[in-house]
Amino acid sequence: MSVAIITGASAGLGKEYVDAVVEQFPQIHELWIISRHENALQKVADQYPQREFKLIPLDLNEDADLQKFSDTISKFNPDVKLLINNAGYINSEAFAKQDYDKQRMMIGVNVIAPTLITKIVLKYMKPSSLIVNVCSTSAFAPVQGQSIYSSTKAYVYSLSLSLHWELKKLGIKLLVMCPGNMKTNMYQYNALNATNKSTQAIGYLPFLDLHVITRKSLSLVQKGHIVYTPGLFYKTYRGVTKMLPHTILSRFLKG
Ligand SMILES: NC(=O)C1=CN([C@@H]2O[C@H](COP(=O)(O)OP(=O)(O)OC[C@H]3O[C@@H](n4cnc5c(N)ncnc54)[C@H](OP(=O)(O)O)[C@@H]3O)[C@@H](O)[C@H]2O)C=CC1
Ligand SMILES: CC(=O)[C@H](N)C(=O)O
Repeated sequence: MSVAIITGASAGLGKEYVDAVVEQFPQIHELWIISRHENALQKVADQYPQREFKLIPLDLNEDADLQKFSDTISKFNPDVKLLINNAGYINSEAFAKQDYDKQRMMIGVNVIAPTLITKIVLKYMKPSSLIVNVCSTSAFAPVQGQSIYSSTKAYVYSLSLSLHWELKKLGIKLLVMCPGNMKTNMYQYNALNATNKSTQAIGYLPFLDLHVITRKSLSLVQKGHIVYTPGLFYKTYRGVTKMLPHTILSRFLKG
């Protein structure tokens, strides 16, 4: 049985990835969709009565739930054609004021979960299997006010680049997708509810089209690309962060 696994599939970019996979991978038998809320996953699955789904309610911040996922995959022994590590969490408060739980959640959901999910899933992949890691433009240079979030995404970026080459030897293709602003729940909770001016200012940066960037990333991963930064503005930003020393940039970048 061939499957695609999408984390954070109940909302935002992940929900759009479900739509893109349904459209572009008709040969995949089952979509395994993950988030904390089974009801929300059911609503997503109900939109595609023509396709098979497995709903996997998990809290990716919990070690016990990662173990549960490992047990589930070993029970079904699927042929995993595609893994999309998309789930993510942000809190943009100053480090010193931030709750411990929110800090732990960013590290758990953005770093530990995609690392261990990839490790667990690899055993069920074959040559030509695909992985998309959803990262962020916040990975390109340290951002004050997003100290932990931008560090977690820098980890995802770095891990993805080295894994791209390690996995290539096994015939597996990995792309790291680095979006900027997207109008999802993450943006609504983070920027729209922000009281500090720098987080509010993020709202003036260009917004990406989820439909376009999900399709494009799935096409690029199949072609063996390594990084996808959607949009001219964010591509330019990536270029700037490569040219200027991060000791200087980090003094000015605020989120
Ligand atoms: N929005 C933006 O501007 C940007 C977002 N990104 C990245 O894009 C990705 C998708 O984010 P986006 O769609 O915007 O965010 P949303 O907040 O809209 O969606 C996040 C998804 O992750 C799931 N999720 C969150 N925490 C957990 C958890 N502990 N366990 C399991 N699932 C969890 C949520 O499901 P549920 O709540 O049901 O558990 C939801 O499906 C993230 O990796 C994010 O960092 C990158 C750049 C910009
Ligand atoms: C900084 C943000 O608000 C965003 N979630 C991102 O990852 O760029």
